[in-house]
Parts: sequence; C-alpha cells; structure tokens
Amino acid sequence: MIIGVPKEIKTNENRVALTPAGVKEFVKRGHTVYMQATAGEGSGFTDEEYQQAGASVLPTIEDVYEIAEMIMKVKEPIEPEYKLIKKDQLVFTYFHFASYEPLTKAMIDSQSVCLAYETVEKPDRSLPLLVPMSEVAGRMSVQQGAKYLEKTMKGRGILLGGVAGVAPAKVLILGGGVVGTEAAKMAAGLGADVTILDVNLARMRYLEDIMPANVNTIMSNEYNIRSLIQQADLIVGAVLIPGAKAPHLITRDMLKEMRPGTVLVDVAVDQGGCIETCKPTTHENPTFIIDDVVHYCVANMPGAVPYTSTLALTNATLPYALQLAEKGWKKACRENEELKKGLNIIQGKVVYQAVAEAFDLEYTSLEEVL
Ligand SMILES: NC(=O)C1=CN([C@@H]2O[C@H](COP(=O)(O)OP(=O)(O)OC[C@H]3O[C@@H](n4cnc5c(N)ncnc54)[C@H](O)[C@@H]3O)[C@@H](O)[C@H]2O)C=CC1
Ligand SMILES: CC(=O)C(=O)O
Ligand SMILES: [Mg+2]
Repeated sequence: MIIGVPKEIKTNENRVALTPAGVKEFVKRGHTVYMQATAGEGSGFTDEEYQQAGASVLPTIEDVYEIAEMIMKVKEPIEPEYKLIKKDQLVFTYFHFASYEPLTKAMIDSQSVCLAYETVEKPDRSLPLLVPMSEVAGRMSVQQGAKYLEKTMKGRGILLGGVAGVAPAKVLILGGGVVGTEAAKMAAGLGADVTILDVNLARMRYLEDIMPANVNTIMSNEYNIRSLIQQADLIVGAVLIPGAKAPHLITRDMLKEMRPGTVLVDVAVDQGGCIETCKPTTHENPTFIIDDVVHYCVANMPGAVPYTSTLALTNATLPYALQLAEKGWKKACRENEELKKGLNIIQGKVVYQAVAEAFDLEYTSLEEVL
C-alpha cells in the first residue's frame, strides 16, 4: 500500500502520525511511505531520519494527498485539507465528528473512508487509540490548571498543594476515565484535595481502591455538581460518551455559583465539551474568561508536548495501521472488530450511530457496507 503522512497544519500541532521506526516497519513489509517534508520536525525527527528508514520525502501537502492510498494523520482534517482528500482514500486519524458538522459534511462529500482513532474499541470497551493521548491530556490538565490558578493568569491565586497551616486547593474532576484518573494522580501528588465524579459505580469502586487518601469519588448528578462547584478551585472536564457529543454537566447559569478565579479545564472540548460555555481554543490563545471564571479549552493539548505525545500515539496506532496496509481497510475491518468500530464514514455513508444522531443524518449499518 502507499501510505502518506502530511505535516499537521493546526496551530501549534507538532505531533506527527509516524516515526522513522514506524516507516521501517511498513517498508520491511513491502509498503511505500511518503512523508511531507519537515512533517516530523516538531517531534524531533528529521527528513533524513525518515529517508534512512526508507521513506520518500515530498515537498508539499498536495503531493502527499495526491499519491497516498492511506493518509495517516494526527488531528482531524481542517478546512484547507478538505479538498485534498480523495474518493476511496483511507484516512486514519482523530476526527471527533460529533463535535463539528462542517467536517462531517465535508468527509461525506469527499467519498473517502474515515477510520477514527477515537472510536477504535476493544472488547472491554476501552479505546486503545485515545488512551495514550488521554493520559497526556489528563496529566497536562493539572499542569495547566495550576498555572492558570496563579493571580497573574487571572486565577484565584491559590497553590494546589497549599503549605503548612494553609489548606490545599480543591480539584473537581468530571469523569473518572483515563483523563480523569491521570488528572487525579497529578493533582493528588501535588497535595490537592481531589474529588472525582462519575456515573459508573464499578469505576468509582476501582478508583477508591487505587487512589491515595486525598482523592474521593462522588456520584455525578446535577445536585452534587451544583453543590461542589461552589468550593472548587480547579474543575477538569473529562467525561466521554464514545463517538457522541459530550453532555453539558456545567451549564451557563452555574458559573455564577463559582468563586471568581475558578479555573475550568475542559479536556472533553474535542467532543464538544462538558461545560456549556467552553469553545475550542488554541495553544496560542488558550483561555478566555466568562463571569470571572477562567476557561481553558485547548482541543489538542498533547500537541504541546510532541516529544512525548508522538511516541505515545504511534506506539498505539502502528499495529492497527500495519493491518490496514497489509489487508486493505475492508478485509482488515472484517477481521478485526476493534478496527471495525473505528469506521465512521464510508464513501458518503455515515456508519457510526452517534455521529448520525449528532446531526440527524441517515445512518447506514456497517453490515450493509462491509
Ligand atoms: N483536549 C484534548 O487535547 C484531548 C481530549 N481528550 C478527550 O477527553 C475526553 C475524555 O477521554 P477519556 O478519559 O479517554 O474517556 P474515558 O472513556 O476513559 O472516560 C470517560 C468517563 O466519563 C464518565 N462519564 C460518562 N458520563 C458521565 C457523567 N454524566 N458524569 C460523570 N462522568 C461521566 C464515564 O463513566 C467514564 O469513566 C474525551 O472527549 C477525549 O476525546 C483526550 C485527549 C486529548
Ligand atoms: C485526542 C485528541 O483530540 C488529541 O490528542 O488531540
Ligand atoms: Mg479516598
């Protein structure tokens, strides 16, 4: 198969979908890899390293899209990329369709095959291609939260861990999955008073067992959320209903019940956000303020630490990508239930129920297409 890896064009997105080690694995199996020039630069990989591993380097993004049967990317395609995607081309990347209708419509129109990292799913319902980036974003959410709690950053001016004789900050985490767990570990390690809200009792039992004493779990419902936000210093949004738009657990009117300088880090922003007032922001301009509450809503948080994130992401994606290259998307998805769940749009048909529901589009069952 011919694999193409374009350079990411989202602002401050420095990850790349393939490392030189990954190129070598494709080439060893007889596939051809085209890298866009400088695609790996932000993650510390030079064009020469890719060439030594067996890739060819093409000068422009147009060249890469033109030649490739499978495009491997990191972030969802953005507007200038829509027109580059070709009929029948396989695009393997994050899409987060349910949060953005124009992208969904553009990919339907492109007649391409869209296999979304974030909905590839294991039998235990875990999401192997989302997990590594959720680990990064969860850990980063507390780093960023601590920074924006500083007075000069418009936060309350509270130190997460407090000091002797002074109480630590209160950190509230909505959703105790991968992002929530990693955020809790970091916040707890810094000495904060941490509460995780979830709706899954089995998950909360597990968290109670493994977390240190300064982390507690509470059932997620409107009553508890309204009460806890009044005392919270940092709130991390980390809920997910796979493939679907995130539920708004914190609504506009609730901001008035928070203290001035409270910081909200809505990691779930890539699925539309679980805080109603969150709108996607960028690393260049990560925050905005509503009702004296600081909102941090960067939709590609791992992009800021590409040395870690590119390796973590490609460790997880490569085995799946190799199967796609070996067998073609149809056979690979027929034979691998995990990959099959990643199919969202196939040649104009929406085959992922939650995406069809998000925009009232016709849903086609996978069985009809595969
Ligand atoms: N902004 C960014 O750069 C990044 C964003 N993400 C996003 O973070 C979000 C969370 O991802 P993961 O932690 O991997 O998901 P996950 O599936 O591991 O965890 C989600 C948790 O939310 C819980 N939940 C569902 N409904 C809830 C409710 N009403 N109240 C409280 N909890 C509820 C679930 O029970 C589950 O434990 C996703 O939208 C993901 O795409 C992930 C990586 C990077
Ligand atoms: C998951 C995601 O959206 C990211 O890593 O940017
Ligand atoms: Mg406890």
